[in-house]
Amino acid sequence: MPFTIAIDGPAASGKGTIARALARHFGFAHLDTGLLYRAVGAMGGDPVAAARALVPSDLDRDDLRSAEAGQAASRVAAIPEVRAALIDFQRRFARTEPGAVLDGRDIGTVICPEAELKLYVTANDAVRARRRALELGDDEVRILGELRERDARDAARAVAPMRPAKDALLLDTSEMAIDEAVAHAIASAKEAGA
Ligand SMILES: Nc1ncnc2c1ncn2[C@@H]1O[C@H](COP(=O)(O)OP(=O)(O)O)[C@@H](O)[C@H]1O
Ligand SMILES: Nc1ccn([C@@H]2O[C@H](COP(=O)(O)OP(=O)(O)O)[C@@H](O)[C@H]2O)c(=O)n1
Repeated sequence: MPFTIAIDGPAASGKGTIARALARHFGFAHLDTGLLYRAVGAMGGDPVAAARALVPSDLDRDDLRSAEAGQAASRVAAIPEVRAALIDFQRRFARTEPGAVLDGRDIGTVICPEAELKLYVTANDAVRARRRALELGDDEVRILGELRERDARDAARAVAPMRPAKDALLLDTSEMAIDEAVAHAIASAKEAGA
């Protein structure tokens, strides 16, 4: 049986950074599930048809990391048929041997409720905006507004809203350097049997 790690949390909280480091440390596969929604949003046209036709190479587009792509992702992510079309791919990925790390919004609650480890990664709004603004070379105030709008939409939607699974471990990285946050996550994974 593969070891599955589910990582959820709001925008720019550090999910991807932690997920990549965990995958590297344990030799697991990693899937940034946000890229699925970003790719669907970027395709334009009918999002349900785009989600049904999505192929892995669509995730390689180089325009998926922008704030605009994030907004488009969060709009298509509220459509139940879009989410349904992406479930099988994610669940299949989660069964990769010897293990898989998936990060997103609904991994611990909907995609992999049986995951061996569930982490819910947070950081305060100002810290998240600063980190993402640095990453994108964008304006911090504009990014703060964008993150808040997206978080509100992601938390309020009817299907698979962003929220911690009941048995998720909370990791607040507001005051942590990357190394420290990663060390906490590795320790939690070892405790869970990775
Ligand atoms: N603990 C941390 N301290 C400082 N910067 C961080 C930390 N965690 C992540 N970052 C940086 O913040 C940005 C957003 O992190 P990322 O892992 O992409 O977040 P998410 O996947 O939750 O959107 C990246 O530029 C990353 O290098
Ligand atoms: N499992 C997931 C992953 C992302 N998403 C949506 O996709 C958007 C982009 O996700 P992301 O993880 O790439 O965003 P960041 O946290 O990296 O900013 C989110 O705002 C959600 O609306 C989702 O609904 N479910």
